[in-house]
Amino acid sequence: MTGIASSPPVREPSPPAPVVAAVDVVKTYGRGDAVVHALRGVNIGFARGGFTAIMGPSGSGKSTLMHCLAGLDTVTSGSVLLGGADLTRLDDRKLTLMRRERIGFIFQSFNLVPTLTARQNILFPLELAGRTPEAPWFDRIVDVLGLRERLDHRPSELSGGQQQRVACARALLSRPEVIFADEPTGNLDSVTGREVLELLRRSVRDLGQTIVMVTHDPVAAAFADRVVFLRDGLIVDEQLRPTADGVLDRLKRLENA
Ligand SMILES: Nc1ncnc2c1ncn2[C@@H]1O[C@H](COP(=O)(O)OP(=O)(O)OP(=O)(O)O)[C@@H](O)[C@H]1O
Repeated sequence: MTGIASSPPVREPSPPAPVVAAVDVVKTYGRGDAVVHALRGVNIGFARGGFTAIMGPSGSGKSTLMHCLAGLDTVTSGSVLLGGADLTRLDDRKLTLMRRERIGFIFQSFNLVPTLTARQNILFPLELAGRTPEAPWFDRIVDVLGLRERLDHRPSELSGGQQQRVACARALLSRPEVIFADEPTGNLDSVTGREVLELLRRSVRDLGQTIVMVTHDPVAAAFADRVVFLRDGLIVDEQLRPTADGVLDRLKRLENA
């Protein structure tokens, strides 16, 4: 006996379970000579309250990955986990409910209903799901996104940036587990695009929202806290606290590899 007691092993706190995760996701289109291996075994998790950008050269699999994560496309093999469920094992009805209630979407083309006002567009999906919007939450989102003065306007009476803000409010209102944003600033000029990205950032910081965004734009990606890089259907790198220059540099090397 030396008299020196060995200290108990220090347990590292385990990282929180991701809100959404892809596990060994493979996606193959076509067959025979026309086969395309869009995703070749992707493993990735997205932590709650994180803002992640997905980047990569054209054809690297960004949209395919996002569609598989959002249950908009089927996987060839592997699993997509969202809030404890495996999306790849749900029937169509359950998948539709899952998308409606637990996932928010923001598209490049806004996808607003032209005949409805901004307020009606924001409320529409929740009402479709038979849920009553919480008035304080609605007010908070409208104020965070600066839409108070525009609620009674139709999309044609709004600028592109305002339309995208309405789409952001619509996505945030149901408090989804995750929002998938597909080139959300692709149709906006750079100043307006920046405003929308600031709002997405703020919804992560102030509202605790989890966001996964596909973008081609290194400046947009630099608003995220993490950028993951895809090439040929595989995740090949990631950057934390990205800068636009760092992302551009990594992207150039991927494109020339
Ligand atoms: N429905 C489909 N049928 C056949 N091939 C497809 C289909 N959708 C995508 N692909 C192929 O899968 C690969 C990945 O496509 P994907 O659209 O995911 O790439 P991406 O990185 O989003 O590209 P981009 O930056 O050009 O939008 C590409 O080779 C593409 O041609």
